[in-house]
Amino acid sequence: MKIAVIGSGYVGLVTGTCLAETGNEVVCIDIDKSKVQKLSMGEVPIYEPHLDILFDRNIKAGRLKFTTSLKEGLEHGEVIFLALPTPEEEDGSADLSYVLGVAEDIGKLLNEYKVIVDKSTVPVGTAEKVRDTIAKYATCDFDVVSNPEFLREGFAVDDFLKPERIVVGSSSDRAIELMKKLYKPFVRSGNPIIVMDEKSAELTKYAANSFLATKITFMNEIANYCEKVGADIDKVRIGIGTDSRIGKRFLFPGIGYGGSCFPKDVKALHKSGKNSQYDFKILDAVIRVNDSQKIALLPKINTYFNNNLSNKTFAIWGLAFKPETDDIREAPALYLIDELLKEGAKIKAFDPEAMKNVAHKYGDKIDLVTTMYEAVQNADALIICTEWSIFRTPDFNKIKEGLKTPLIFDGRNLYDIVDIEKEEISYFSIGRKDIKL
Ligand SMILES: NC(=O)C1=CN([C@@H]2O[C@H](COP(=O)(O)OP(=O)(O)OC[C@H]3O[C@@H](n4cnc5c(N)ncnc54)[C@H](O)[C@@H]3O)[C@@H](O)[C@H]2O)C=CC1
Ligand SMILES: O=C(O)[C@H]1O[C@H](OP(=O)(O)OP(=O)(O)OC[C@H]2O[C@@H](n3ccc(=O)[nH]c3=O)[C@H](O)[C@@H]2O)[C@H](O)[C@@H](O)[C@@H]1O
Repeated sequence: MKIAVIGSGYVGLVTGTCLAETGNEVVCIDIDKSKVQKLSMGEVPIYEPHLDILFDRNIKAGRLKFTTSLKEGLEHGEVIFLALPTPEEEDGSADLSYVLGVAEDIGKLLNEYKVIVDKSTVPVGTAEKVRDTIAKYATCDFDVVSNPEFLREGFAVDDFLKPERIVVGSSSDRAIELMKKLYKPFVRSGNPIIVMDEKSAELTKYAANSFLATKITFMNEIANYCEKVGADIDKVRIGIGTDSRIGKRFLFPGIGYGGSCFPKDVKALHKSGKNSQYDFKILDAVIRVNDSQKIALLPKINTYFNNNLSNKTFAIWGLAFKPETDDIREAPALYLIDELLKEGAKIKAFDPEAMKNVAHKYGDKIDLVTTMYEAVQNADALIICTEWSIFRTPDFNKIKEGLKTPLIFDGRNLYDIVDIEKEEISYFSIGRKDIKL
């Protein structure tokens, strides 16, 4: 099939590449000239495991092309994906200007039947708005489909190639058939393509992200309570996760959820509720709890240093919002760094992939170092913010040799309490007992 993907970011590039992998001819369109230039030269501009292999293969096979011209992309594709940003507005709602702006441009160019597929995360009713916007200008028949994306950064290729489900929201049989044909290679294992109306598809995406964010937040509250009463969140987590109705996944407490989607999507659903005179009390609580959780280590750090952080140096391991990505959008590490800087502390930070993005944000306000052990040299404490694998089994002797005193604040509970007790390090984590030397 001939496919066009508008927006070549995390979702658009993965979508385009994976659709090319199953033999489709794909043209990806992006407004960012330098991005298109890089992509056309065979360079993947984001860190996403395994994407480069598929990307190279499909470029070489001539199935994956890039352009800044919407007209060229539209003429090529019979199915047109929208993978455009839907960032947070100041009042929490989703900014639809990218999606509706492109819809208007599409309308002006459309002169034969196409299926416009919305992969961006958008509030209920957006498919209708996209349809109306295109219809104002279009001189031919077309269909609009809501096809939310559930991939995770860091596992994006695997999630796209082997999705647990594909949701297709449409009221057009013609469009549904086309979508089923396109996605058939991805559901060979028997996972379903779930067809529903557009509004339900749009809400499915927000409900999924908000449910997961709520699950994490609930565990963070239980972890905070564990600290008050001397229980151990690791044990509670295993205790409840073995109940198949609860499940083992997404029960890991820490310094809050971040990323480009959970924070904005929870807020957008909350705001959409308000617009329809519905008060999502649970989401209101999730937003507030997560805001404070992002800096949950700060009181522990302040207590240890008697509220005097000025001129203390902290080594930070992990800047990305989670491992296996270079994405720092809404990363809890950055919230904590901002607070530490406000209190006069110095920061030496290391992340395996995200340092380039962080350098743009902080300039010379923090030191970015090239190895995890360089970060701890002469630091007053080590703070762990992201659970990269490389931090899981460190050389504790090197950490102790580097730090002024053996002291770790762990925002991701990387080490077993029993193991770390043997290391003679003061250790403070989330929802577990403190180890004080
Ligand atoms: N990042 C993720 O893991 C996931 C994101 N989503 C949703 O997918 C959507 C896209 O997200 P990302 O890919 O992360 O965003 P992104 O910011 O990485 O990529 C968006 C791309 O669109 C381009 N763009 C902006 N305006 C354009 C225009 N007028 N014409 C052509 N290109 C244009 C930008 O230059 C950028 O390359 C959002 O709604 C997001 O909520 C959904 C599932 C997963
Ligand atoms: O809409 C999106 O963009 C995507 O958002 C999330 O994917 P992603 O943001 O890439 O990352 P997750 O693995 O879900 O983690 C999100 C945040 O929750 C945190 N988290 C996750 C799991 C957990 O047990 N505890 C926890 O604190 C992570 O550290 C991270 O900050 C969803 O998992 C995807 O299904 C969805 O498509």
